[in-house]
Amino acid sequence: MIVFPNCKINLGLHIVRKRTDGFHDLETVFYPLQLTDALEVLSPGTLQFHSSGIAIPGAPEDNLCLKAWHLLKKDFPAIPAIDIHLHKHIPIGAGLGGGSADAAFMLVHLNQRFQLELSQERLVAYAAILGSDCPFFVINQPCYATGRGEIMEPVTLDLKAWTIILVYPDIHVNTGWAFKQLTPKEPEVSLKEVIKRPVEEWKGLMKNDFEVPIFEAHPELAGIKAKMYQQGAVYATMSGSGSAMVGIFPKAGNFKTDYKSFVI
Ligand SMILES: C[C@@](CO)(OP(=O)(O)O)[C@H](O)COP(=O)(O)OP(=O)(O)OC[C@H]1O[C@@H](n2ccc(N)nc2=O)[C@H](O)[C@@H]1O
Ligand SMILES: Nc1ncnc2c1ncn2[C@@H]1O[C@H](COP(=O)(O)OP(=O)(O)O)[C@@H](O)[C@H]1O
Repeated sequence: MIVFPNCKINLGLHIVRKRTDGFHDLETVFYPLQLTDALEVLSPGTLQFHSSGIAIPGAPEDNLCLKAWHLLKKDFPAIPAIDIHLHKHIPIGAGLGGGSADAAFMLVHLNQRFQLELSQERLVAYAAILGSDCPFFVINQPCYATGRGEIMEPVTLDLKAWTIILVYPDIHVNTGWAFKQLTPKEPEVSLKEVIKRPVEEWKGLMKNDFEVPIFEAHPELAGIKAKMYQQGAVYATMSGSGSAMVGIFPKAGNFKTDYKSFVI
């Protein structure tokens, strides 16, 4: 059985407060995009993990796909060993949540395949153990999110009338470092309201707090954003803690860049 974990972008991102557990409360709107990995699961197998495509940093045993299996195996000992093959296509450490998507798709797949009968709420709770971005991929529809990202309310938002262009300049931003650069602040206007406005109005209303420190460290990202606007984007932003840049263009739009890019 093969599933296709997709990526996400953040439309607006406010870092609201530092918590006592070392994490930060944030508010964001997660939006799923069809740029995917391919995840094949064979069972019964011999618990192994292989990957192809983009090289994944770290040891295979630390891969989030295996961590998801171990997490459920602890509570459901009858789950058999599986062979996992991941074809990695979503850029890594890009603010696109690819690793989190792989982990969440694995949880959802194991739940269905081995009839664990976990509710969506319990899957979200398991996903939150694996990473802050992970719960979103259990829901996988446009969501206004708070807390660490695990408190989600679906929002009505459809960007199919637009062309979305992702640009990945191959700059790896460490998420922990990015959070440390910010002074948390309550937003003046909640994203929950701003996201209801027409896309053409987002430019003046919606921001990603990470852009200030990360653009300072990597000015070429500010350059990509400016170029997106010059070439007709109605809205341009960095996704999450970067470094993928997102441009929302009219349907016939185009963006010329020397960096790796994806048109969705
Ligand atoms: C910034 C966001 C926005 O969607 O996405 P990415 O840019 O990484 O995709 C997420 O909050 C990232 O989620 P994720 O990438 O899963 O982060 P985690 O592995 O949970 O945490 C990595 C590190 O970031 C910091 N961290 C993360 C999330 C959070 N709400 N507060 C934090 O302070 C912590 O220092 C933590 O050790
Ligand atoms: N299946 C996986 N795919 C990508 N990265 C993974 C995976 N499993 C573990 N990781 C680790 O997660 C980190 C990147 O996570 P990813 O979700 O791609 O980035 P981001 O948090 O920026 O969206 C890397 O340090 C990588 O080693």
